[in-house]
Amino acid sequence: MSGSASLAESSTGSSGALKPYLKRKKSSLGETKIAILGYEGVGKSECKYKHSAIVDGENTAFEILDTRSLSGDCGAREDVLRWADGFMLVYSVVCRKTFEVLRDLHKKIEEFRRGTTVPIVIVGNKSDLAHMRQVTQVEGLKLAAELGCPFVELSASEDVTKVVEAFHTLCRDIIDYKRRSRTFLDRVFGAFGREKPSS
Ligand SMILES: Nc1nc2c(ncn2[C@@H]2O[C@H](COP(=O)(O)OP(=O)(O)OP(=O)(O)O)[C@@H](O)[C@H]2O)c(=O)[nH]1
Repeated sequence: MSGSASLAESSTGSSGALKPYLKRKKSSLGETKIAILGYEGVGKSECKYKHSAIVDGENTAFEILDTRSLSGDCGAREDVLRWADGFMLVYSVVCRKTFEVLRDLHKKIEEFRRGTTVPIVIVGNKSDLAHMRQVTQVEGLKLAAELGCPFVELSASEDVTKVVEAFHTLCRDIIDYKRRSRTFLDRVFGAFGREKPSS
């Protein structure tokens, strides 16, 4: 995936040890790092979306990592969980298993990032395959409500607008979260800067 220097391919050094393929880079308010997670074949690579956009008055550069699910890990490897500002959890409405793994996936993210709020959106993909549907829209809505996440059902191959909408929803939550964290830090550290020296 192209993008900023914070992403680099996995490589093996002279020692033979595997180097991490993501380098940590603190993102600014106007930069949003999103990882797409989900079981094999749910259509994550169809959800790739990369550009700059004004989201709620904020010029935002998206950096999107389309993970590859390996051995059922849904792409949720430690470096990915550490790197992202927010997550898009994708399942396929025509495969119940891909839906059922989401609760554990959500738990894994929460446990890894404990102590911090992690913006997450849940996406039910392949809604165009109505005749093969195994997961109803109501089930998707219920799970999202239970986990406290926004929910979108869409067809990545037929409705790009909805894919954009899903990214913007997540991006909005990430920006809100960053603003709140910044306000808190400003209050803590700003107070020291404003203190007058005692005479
Ligand atoms: N009908 C339909 N097919 C889709 C849709 N989105 C993706 N697909 C198809 O689903 C298949 C799997 O999509 P991928 O994007 O490769 O899935 P993935 O989640 O990246 O899979 P891994 O890389 O193995 O983790 C491909 O054949 C896509 O064309 C959709 O909205 N509707």
